[in-house]
Amino acid sequence: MSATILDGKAVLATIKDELRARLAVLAEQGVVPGLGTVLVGEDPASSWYVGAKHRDCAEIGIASLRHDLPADSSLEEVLAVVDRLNADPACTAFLVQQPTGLDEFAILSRVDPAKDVDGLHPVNLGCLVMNEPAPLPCTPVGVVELLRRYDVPLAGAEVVIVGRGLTVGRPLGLILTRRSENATVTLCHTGTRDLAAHTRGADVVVSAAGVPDLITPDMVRPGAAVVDVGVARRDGRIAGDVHPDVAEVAGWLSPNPGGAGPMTRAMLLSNVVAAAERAAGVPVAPA
Ligand SMILES: Nc1nc(=O)c2c([nH]1)NC[C@@H]1CN(c3ccc(C(=O)N[C@@H](CCC(=O)O)C(=O)O)cc3)C=[N+]21
Repeated sequence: MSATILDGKAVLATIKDELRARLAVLAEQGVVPGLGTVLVGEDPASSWYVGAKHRDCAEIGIASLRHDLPADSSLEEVLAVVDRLNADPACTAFLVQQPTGLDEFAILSRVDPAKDVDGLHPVNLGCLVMNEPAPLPCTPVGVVELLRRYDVPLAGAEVVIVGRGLTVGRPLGLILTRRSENATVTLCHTGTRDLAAHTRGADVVVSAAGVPDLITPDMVRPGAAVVDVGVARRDGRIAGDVHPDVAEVAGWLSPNPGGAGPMTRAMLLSNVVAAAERAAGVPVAPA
């Protein structure tokens, strides 16, 4: 038996089609959303991610406002670009690609929360904690959307998350424990005494640790869903957290690449369209 592959690339294509319909409604009102990006330096992976986001936008009719800054830019210079995008009516939503090597909290805090496509502004994260509508962080909400589209049961399920980072593990725990998802979450991390004891009891394992091959077949209950969000690099290629042999044990597997990455981009596009709908007074499709 081999796991059903949770195909993030295919779902990204489907979501692009769904967003095209919403963009057509906005276009009738003369609204063309614009995604802004701020990239500091020339890290090849970061440059690829930003390029991919703009290609996605071009494909479905979202305008691009791209700001590439030199690697030695100061915090003040980055914040000045953030201020310009906050004030620019052509910019519906934007992000500062992380990491920049600069004060992340200062940068995230400076973004207008209404234009925060990453859902990582402290106010938007606070809304998530308080269960108020706000943009949601793209990678965790993308993981949930991927599981939902393949009918992986979440209500009442035991979900083990490996990793407590700001962009994946911590917000994913908050999203999955909302009444609408209703999962039971265990948030594991490098201080967890016996990781395998937790993962073996899980219906769903989401690994976002950045440790290649951390999740081995003996750690997975037969039939469980396993989502690989790890993005370590080995010889320039992505090395996921999930050992390839897990595919023989799991019921569902979100591979890496091809799973959470494309879903992150899908949710980014969805957040841009939702921000434009909110700004234009068009009813926002439910997330
Ligand atoms: N402010 C900010 N927002 C982000 O959303 C953000 C960020 N900073 N910093 C870095 C991470 C990483 N990230 C990815 C996006 C797409 C893929 C993706 O599409 N990957 C493809 C191809 C990967 C490849 O082959 O290189 C895949 O998984 O199939 C991966 C990772 C967004 N991030």
